[in-house]
Amino acid sequence: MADSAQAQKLVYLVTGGCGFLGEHVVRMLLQREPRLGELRVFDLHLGPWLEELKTGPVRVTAIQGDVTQAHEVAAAVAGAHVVIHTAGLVDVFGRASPKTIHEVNVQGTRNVIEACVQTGTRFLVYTSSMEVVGPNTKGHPFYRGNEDTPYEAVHRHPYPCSKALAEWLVLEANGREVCGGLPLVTCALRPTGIYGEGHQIMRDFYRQGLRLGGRLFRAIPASVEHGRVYVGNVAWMHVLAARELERRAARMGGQVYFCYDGSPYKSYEDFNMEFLGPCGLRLVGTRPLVPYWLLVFLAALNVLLQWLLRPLLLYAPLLNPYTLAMANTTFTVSTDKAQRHFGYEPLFSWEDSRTRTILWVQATGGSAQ
Ligand SMILES: NC(=O)C1=CN([C@@H]2O[C@H](COP(=O)(O)OP(=O)(O)OC[C@H]3O[C@@H](n4cnc5c(N)ncnc54)[C@H](O)[C@@H]3O)[C@@H](O)[C@H]2O)C=CC1
Ligand SMILES: CC(C)CCC[C@@H](C)[C@H]1CC[C@H]2[C@@H]3[C@H](O)CC4=CC(=O)CC[C@]4(C)[C@H]3CC[C@]12C
Repeated sequence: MADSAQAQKLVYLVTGGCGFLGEHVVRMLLQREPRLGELRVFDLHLGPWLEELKTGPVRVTAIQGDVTQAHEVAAAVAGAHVVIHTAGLVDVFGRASPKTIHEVNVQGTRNVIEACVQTGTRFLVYTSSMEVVGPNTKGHPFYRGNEDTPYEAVHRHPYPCSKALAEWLVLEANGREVCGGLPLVTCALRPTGIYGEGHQIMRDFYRQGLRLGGRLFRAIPASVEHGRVYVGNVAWMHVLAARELERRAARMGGQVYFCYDGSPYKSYEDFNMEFLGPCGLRLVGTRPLVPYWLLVFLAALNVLLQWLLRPLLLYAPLLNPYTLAMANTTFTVSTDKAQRHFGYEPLFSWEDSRTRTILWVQATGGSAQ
C-alpha cells in the first residue's frame, strides 16, 4: 500500500464474513473500496449468497475455515494487505461453553495476529464491542460516554471477558514487526448493540410479538438508555478504518473507536419499537408491567433450568441475569473520535437506517428465512 502502489489492487480478508455484520462489511467493501482487487471471505459457515458476488469485477474467494486453527488462518491471511477480523462467537445466552467462547474469540484473534506477523500483512482492523467497557458487574451507568470516559470495567461473563482480552491482544500487537520488517498497524472498533437487516434478535422479538397477538410487554424502564448503531454504518466504519490505517498509521495505530451514528438514545425495548411498531406490534405499558424482583427471579430460574436440562436439550432463552443487567443498565456513547482520526461520518441517516430495518423485518420477519 505504498505511494507507488496507489493503482495497485489490494487483497482484503474478512473473517466472519458470512455473519450478520460480516456480510455487510463484505458488501460494503465491494461497493465502496475502489482499490479492492481480491476479497477473501473466511468463515466457519459459508453463505450461499456469496455465489452471486463471484460474478462481479472483484475476485471473491470464499474460504471455509476455523479461526481457532492457526494453519487455516495463516493460509487465508498469506498475501492479504488488510485483514478485517470480525469473526467471533457472540453468546450471552449460555449456548456455548466458556472454553469455546475463549477459544474462538481469544485464541482465534491470537491466530489472526500471528498470521499477520508471519506472512507480512500490515493492517488489521478488529471488531471489538462496547462490552469491553461495560455495563460492568456493578451496574454502573455509562451515560453518553466516549473512549476516554473513566469507567470501572469489571467483567465476569465469558463473552465480555473474551472480547476484552482479544481487544487487548490486538492493540498490544500494534507496532510489532511483520515479515519483511515493517510494523503492524492495528485498531479496534467497538460497536454498541448493532441493529439492521439480518439482526436475528430483532426478528425473534417480532415473532414473539406476533405469537402474543401483536403485543410485547414492557420489562425495562423507558429511562434506561441502551446504545444502538446501524449495521451499515458499522460496516462503513470498518471499511474506512481499514482504508485509512496506512495513511494515518501514527494516529490510528493502537487506538480504539466506539461505533456510532445518528440512532436515537432510547431504552432497548423502545428502540426496537421504532421498527416493530410500523410492523404492527405494540409495546404495552408506559412502565414495566412485571416488578424488577420478579424478572431477577425468572432470570435466575432460567439459569437453573438451563443447567438441569443440559443433559437433555439446550435451553437458552433471551432472559438471564446477564442479559437482564445489560438491558437494565444505561450504556450509551457520544463521541466524534472516529471522525477526528479518520474522517468517519455515518453513511446512512437515522431515517434510512430505520426504513431499511423496517423493510427487512416486514420482508423476512414472518418467514422461516
Ligand atoms: N451483534 C452485536 O450487537 C455486536 C457484535 N459485535 C461483534 O461483531 C462481530 C460480529 O458479530 P455478529 O455479526 O453479530 O455475529 P454473527 O454470529 O452473526 O457473526 C459471526 C461470524 O463469525 C463466524 N465464526 C464463528 N466462529 C468462527 C470460527 N471459529 N471460525 C471462523 N468463523 C467463525 C460465524 O460463522 C459468523 O458468521 C463479533 O466479533 C462480535 O463480537 C460487537 C458489538 C455488538
Ligand atoms: C426483556 C429482556 C430483559 C430483554 C433482553 C434483551 C437482551 C437479549 C439484549 C439486551 C442488550 C443486548 C446486548 C447489547 O446490545 C450489547 C451486545 C454487544 C455484543 O457485543 C454482542 C451482543 C450484545 C451482547 C447484545 C445481546 C442481546 C442483549 C443482551
